[in-house]
Amino acid sequence: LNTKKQAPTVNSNCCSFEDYKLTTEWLLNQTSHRPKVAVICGSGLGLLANAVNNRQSFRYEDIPNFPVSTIPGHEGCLVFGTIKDQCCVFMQGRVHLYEGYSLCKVTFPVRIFKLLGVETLVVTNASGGICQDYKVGDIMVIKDHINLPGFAGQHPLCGPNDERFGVRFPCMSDAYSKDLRRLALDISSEMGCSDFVREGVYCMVSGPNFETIAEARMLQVLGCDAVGMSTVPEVTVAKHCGIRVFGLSLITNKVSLDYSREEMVNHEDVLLTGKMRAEFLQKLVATLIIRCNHQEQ
Ligand SMILES: O=P(O)(O)O[C@@H]1C[C@H](O)[C@@H](CO)O1
Ligand SMILES: Nc1nc2[nH]cnc2c(=O)[nH]1
Repeated sequence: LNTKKQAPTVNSNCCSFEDYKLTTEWLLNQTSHRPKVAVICGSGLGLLANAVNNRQSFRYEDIPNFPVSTIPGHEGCLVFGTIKDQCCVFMQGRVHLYEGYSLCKVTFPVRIFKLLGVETLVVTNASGGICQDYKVGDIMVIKDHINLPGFAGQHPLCGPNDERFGVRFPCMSDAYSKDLRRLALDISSEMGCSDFVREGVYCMVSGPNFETIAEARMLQVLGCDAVGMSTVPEVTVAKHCGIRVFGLSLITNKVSLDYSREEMVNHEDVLLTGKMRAEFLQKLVATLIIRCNHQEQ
């Protein structure tokens, strides 16, 4: 009798180790850059990649197996380059669950970064402010997150676990590097910008609709400071495979918690706020990359 337990087929990962290897080898053959830091640029934040020199750029659709962005504000280019002497790679745009991608595809680039030798991942996003103190244009250093889709089984690590990447039951209590959070707050203070840089909890919802008022109130009760539609799957997969993580949320709108409020959120305004803070964010991320020490985990 065969007593070996069968791996379930539902929810299993859609990308094989060979897929990750093929994409990594393709990139290693196309570029001599060997990045230690990767940055994922959120909605309207692709300008962050303008900080790099010795730039080499690939469109997502030209990279084998790479998921292609389908929404405005996500250019869909993978940009390699250097900032001072740090070699880095920027994703100008990401893909989301609500675009119809599996979470395996959403997080595919993170495992490519791992195989390329990346040690630190910087994630950025546009989000709505739930915390009543937050203003449009504030920047939230992500201290922790709530994986709401994960609670309902929409989790990038569901399915057979590939031990080559990480353990079956990864610890998430220290998902966001304390050292990098402190460094970011120090840099912001040196830049004289502490008044609009905060620390808080990011919550992922699947989207694509923005929250109802009742949903927003529920998120507030749960302890969320900002809400968005991304980031958490990427962070989870990065932490699983031992990549150090730092995250920034740009507060692009205040989430309505009150039925008498008249303002309506839309994606165009989200992108406009990104432009407004682009210069500061670019400087913050570039300085963090220059000053982060890759030996710490
Ligand atoms: O990729 P991010 O999380 O920055 O994108 C946010 C969430 C939605 O995709 C979009 C809504 O405007 O911006
Ligand atoms: N879910 C969600 N995502 C966002 N991205 C930018 N603003 C928002 C928001 O208010 N809610």
